[in-house]
Amino acid sequence: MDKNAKIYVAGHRGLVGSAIVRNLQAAGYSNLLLRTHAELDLTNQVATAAFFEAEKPDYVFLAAAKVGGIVANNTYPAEFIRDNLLIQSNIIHAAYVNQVKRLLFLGSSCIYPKLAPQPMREEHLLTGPLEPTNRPYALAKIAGVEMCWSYNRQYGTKYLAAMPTNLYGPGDNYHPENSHVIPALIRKFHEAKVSGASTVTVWGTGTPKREFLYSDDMADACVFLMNLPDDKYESLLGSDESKTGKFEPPLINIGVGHDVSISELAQTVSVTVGFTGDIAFDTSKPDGTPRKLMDVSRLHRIGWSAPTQMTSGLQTAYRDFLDLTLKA
Ligand SMILES: NC(=O)C1=CN([C@@H]2O[C@H](COP(=O)(O)OP(=O)(O)OC[C@H]3O[C@@H](n4cnc5c(N)ncnc54)[C@H](OP(=O)(O)O)[C@@H]3O)[C@@H](O)[C@H]2O)C=CC1
Ligand SMILES: C[C@H]1O[C@H](OP(=O)(O)OP(=O)(O)OC[C@H]2O[C@@H](n3cnc4c(=O)[nH]c(N)nc43)[C@H](O)[C@@H]2O)[C@@H](O)[C@@H](O)C1=O
Repeated sequence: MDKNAKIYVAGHRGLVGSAIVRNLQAAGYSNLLLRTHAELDLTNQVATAAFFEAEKPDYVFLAAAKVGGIVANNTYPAEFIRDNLLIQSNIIHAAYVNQVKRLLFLGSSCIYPKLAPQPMREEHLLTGPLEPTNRPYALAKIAGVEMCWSYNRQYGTKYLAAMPTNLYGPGDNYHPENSHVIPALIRKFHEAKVSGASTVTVWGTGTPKREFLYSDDMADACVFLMNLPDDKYESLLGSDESKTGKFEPPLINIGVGHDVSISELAQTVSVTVGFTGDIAFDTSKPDGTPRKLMDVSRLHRIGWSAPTQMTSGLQTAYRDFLDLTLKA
């Protein structure tokens, strides 16, 4: 991307979108196209088409989505499938109509089957049943991958779908019920420390394993992918199965390549926060997928790996939570 290229970051106030904006600005990109949800509702096809027609971005990072943790996905399934199908379809089509050079669509590791072999490789897509707690969201994301693939095949677009593992970092959603596990635990352990509570209750059995990537690393991977030279970038864009006989969607996993149990994670967050009491488990809450470890060899082969250690990422995330709490 030229430093003066027009770059649209959809969802720029979210966890990932805000990190992408930080990364681009630090690298000297100044022509960023940004719209809040209130300024442009991406579920509105007419408004999204008009925005692309007027602005003609060169590059698109598609980081706008309806996002939430296991309970939010399970509680609002209609919103998770509807909003995500609409947002991604509107942007992907408008990007084609307005000749966007490259588009990076963000999916999620939950697109892979609930019991996929571990670590999960890109070719494990569509090889088995999905985890029921997030199937509506996962199916929307799978439709997004298929849409990128179909547009590449039929129209010659250059759309790539990046599948991040579970993310955390500054600007996360710390809602007690609707958030993901790391921001939820930061909040729970902090509140217990401040109130002097003796126990923090963690959802589920503590046995599921998850892989966590720091949001600024995720942003760095996204900008790295968008800036790949043509030959490397195009090698990731998938092939036409009817011609090659191979199942090669335009897909790349983004993760760290190792995981921890939720019980281990809870211990680490309690140490980060400085909570010294007990940890209990509420087994009436869902565990979700038993394990979701990404195979990141494709990403490593093209030259990117995650730099941030979880202990330092968690410290920064906790400082971010404290800043937000002080401002509130
Ligand atoms: N967080 C995670 O652990 C993971 C995230 N991902 C993926 O990464 C991407 C970014 O996620 P993340 O940054 O965490 O999500 P956030 O919820 O933090 O941010 C999403 C952004 O999208 C915007 N948005 C949502 N709906 C609309 C709409 N209808 N019109 C315009 N803007 C809208 C939100 O604005 P507003 O808040 O104002 O509605 C917000 O800025 C998503 O595709 C997600 O699926 C994948 C794996 C893990
Ligand atoms: C990114 C990913 O995020 C979701 O899937 P998930 O990986 O299950 O994410 P989660 O962060 O919500 O939970 C991870 C694990 O942690 C346990 N857990 C313990 N205590 C809390 C807790 O207090 N809050 C939460 N949310 N989880 C907790 C929880 O029971 C589960 O076993 C989907 O939206 C999916 O669509 C998706 O893409």
